[in-house]
Amino acid sequence: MSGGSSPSSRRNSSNSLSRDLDLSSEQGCLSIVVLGASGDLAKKKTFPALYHLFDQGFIQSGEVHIFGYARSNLSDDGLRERISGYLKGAPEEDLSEFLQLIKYVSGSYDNGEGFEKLNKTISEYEASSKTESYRRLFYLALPPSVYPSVCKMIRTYCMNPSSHPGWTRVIVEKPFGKDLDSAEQLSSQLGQLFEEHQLYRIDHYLGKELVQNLLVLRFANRLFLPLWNRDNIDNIQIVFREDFGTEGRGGYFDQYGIIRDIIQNHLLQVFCLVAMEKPVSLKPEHIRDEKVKVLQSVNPIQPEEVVLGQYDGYKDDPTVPDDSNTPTFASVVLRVHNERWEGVPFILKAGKALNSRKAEVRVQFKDVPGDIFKCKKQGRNEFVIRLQPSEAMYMKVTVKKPGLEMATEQSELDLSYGMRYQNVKIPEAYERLILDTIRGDQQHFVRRDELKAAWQIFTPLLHDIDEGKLKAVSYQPGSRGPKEADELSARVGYVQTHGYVWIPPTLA
Ligand SMILES: NC(=O)C1=CN([C@@H]2O[C@H](COP(=O)(O)OP(=O)(O)OC[C@H]3O[C@@H](n4cnc5c(N)ncnc54)[C@H](OP(=O)(O)O)[C@@H]3O)[C@@H](O)[C@H]2O)C=CC1
Ligand SMILES: O=C1O[C@H](COP(=O)(O)O)[C@@H](O)[C@H](O)[C@H]1O
Repeated sequence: MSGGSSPSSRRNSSNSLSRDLDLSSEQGCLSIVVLGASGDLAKKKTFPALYHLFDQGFIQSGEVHIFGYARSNLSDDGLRERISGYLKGAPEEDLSEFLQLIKYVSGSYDNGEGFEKLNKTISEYEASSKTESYRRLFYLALPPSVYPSVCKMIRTYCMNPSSHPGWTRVIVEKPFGKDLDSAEQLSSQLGQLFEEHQLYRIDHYLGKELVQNLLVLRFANRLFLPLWNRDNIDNIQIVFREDFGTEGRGGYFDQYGIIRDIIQNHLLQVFCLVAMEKPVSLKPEHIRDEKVKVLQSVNPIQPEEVVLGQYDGYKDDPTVPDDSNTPTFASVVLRVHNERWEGVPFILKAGKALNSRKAEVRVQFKDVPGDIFKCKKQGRNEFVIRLQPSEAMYMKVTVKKPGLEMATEQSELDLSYGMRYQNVKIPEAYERLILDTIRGDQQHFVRRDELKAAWQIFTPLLHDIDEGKLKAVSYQPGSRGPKEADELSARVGYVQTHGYVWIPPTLA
C-alpha cells in the first residue's frame, strides 16, 4: 500500500505537497478527537482513515495527537487493542508509531467533568508542542441524539483557545434528523453553537473517487456538454444495491429505513452532481449554491412513482417490531422542473439483501431518430459510472459485429480503473474527507440549506410511509428486489438491454 517507501520519505513528499497547496494557514499542532471512540464507525472507518493519512504522511507524529472519547471504561491500551485489528496495510513499526499517538479519555456526553478532562489533556499536549497555532478537530462518531449536548460541551469546554491562532472544526455524521422539522431543529441547535464554516456534515459518498469525478467528467469534457440534457437523455438511474441485510443494525435501521439511510443523503448527493448546472467556479460555496438550486427544482414526489419493498426475514431480527412497515428497498422517481431536465425521470433506487453489491449512475440516451440499422433491439446508448465495486466508466455503444455480415451489436468503450490505473491506490472516502476537514475545504460536505432542501423533497413521502399510507411489498432476499420496481422503471421510460452484460475487465 505504501509502495515500499520509508515513512520518512513519504512524509517528506507530503510536505512538498503541502507547500504546493499553500497550506501554511492550516499548519500547527493538530488535535483530532474521536467522540464515540468505542463504537462501530470509529473502529471500522474513522481510525483506519486516520491511520492511512498517517501512513501517507498527511498527518505526522510531531504535529498530531489523537484522542478517543467515550463513556466506556477503557485505558489507552484498551482502545488501541480494540481498533488495531482494523488498521491494515502498513509496516508493523508504523502501526505502533500510530497507536502511540492515541490517548483515551472517558466521560459522559452531557456533563462538564469529562470535557474539562478532555480539554486539559488536549491543552497539555498543545503546550508541549511548542507551536503557535492550535487546531482542534472533533469527529462525532455518535448517535445523533447526543449531538446537541456534545456540541454544547465542546463549545463550553474544548474550543481552540483564543490566545492562539488556529481553529475548531466539528464533523457530524448522518442521519441529520428524521424529517424536515427535526433536521431544522438540529441545525438550529448546532447553529447556535458553531458557525457554518466550522461544521462539516459528512456524507461519505461525496468522498468516493468516482463521485468526485462527476464534475470533472461533466464540465471538463466537450463531448458531454451538448448531450447532457432532455434533448438527448431519456432517463437516469442512480442505484445502490447491497447483497446483505441489516445485519445487527436492525434496531437503528428500523427507525430510519432505506430512504433515510441511503436515498435522501447518498443518492441525492450523487443526483445533485449529475443534474446541477455548471458552478461559477470550484469554490465550495459556488458548487453548493448549484446543488441547492437543483434540489429546489425537484417536483413533489408522486406516490404512483414510488415502489417500496421489505425483504422476507427482515422482521426475524429481534430488534425489529413484528408489524414493521420499514422499507429495506425503495425506488423513487424524481422529476426536475427546469429547462435542462423537464420530462427526464431520475430513478433513485436502493435496496438491502439483493442479489449483488454495487452503486452506479446509468444515463440512458434516447433512441436514434431515423434508425437505418434497425438496431433498436440492440438497446440504447448508455453511459454508466460504476461507483463501486470495480470503479469504472463505460459507454454502451452499437457497433458493427465483426465479420462479413452487416450486423450490429452492443459493445462498450470502457475505462476501468483497475486496468487504467494499475498501481494507483484509490483512497477511502473517509480518508479524503477527514483530510479535507483538516485543510478547511467544505466542497464535499453538506451545507445547511442543502440539507433543508433535501428533506423538503422526501419529508411528505416519509410521513406517508410512517403513517402506513404507503406499504412495502415483500421480496426474496438475494433477488433483484420487487418486480414492481422494474415495472416502474419501464413505465417511466427505461429500456433494458437484454442479453448484454458488462464484465469488468481483469488483468490476465
Ligand atoms: N457504523 C456505520 O457503518 C455507520 C455509522 N454512521 C453514523 O455514525 C454515527 C456512529 O455510528 P456507530 O459507530 O455505528 O454507532 P454506535 O452505536 O456504535 O455508537 C457509537 C458510540 O456511541 C455511544 N453510544 C451508543 N448509543 C448511545 C446512546 N444512546 N447515548 C449515548 N451514547 C451512545 C457508545 O459509546 P459509549 O457507550 O462508550 O459512550 C458507542 O460506542 C451514527 O450517527 C451513525 O448513524 C454513518 C455511516 C455508517
Ligand atoms: O451510510 C451507510 O452506508 C453503507 C454503505 O456504504 P458503502 O460505502 O459501503 O456503499 C450502508 O451499508 C449503511 O446502511 C448506511 O448507513
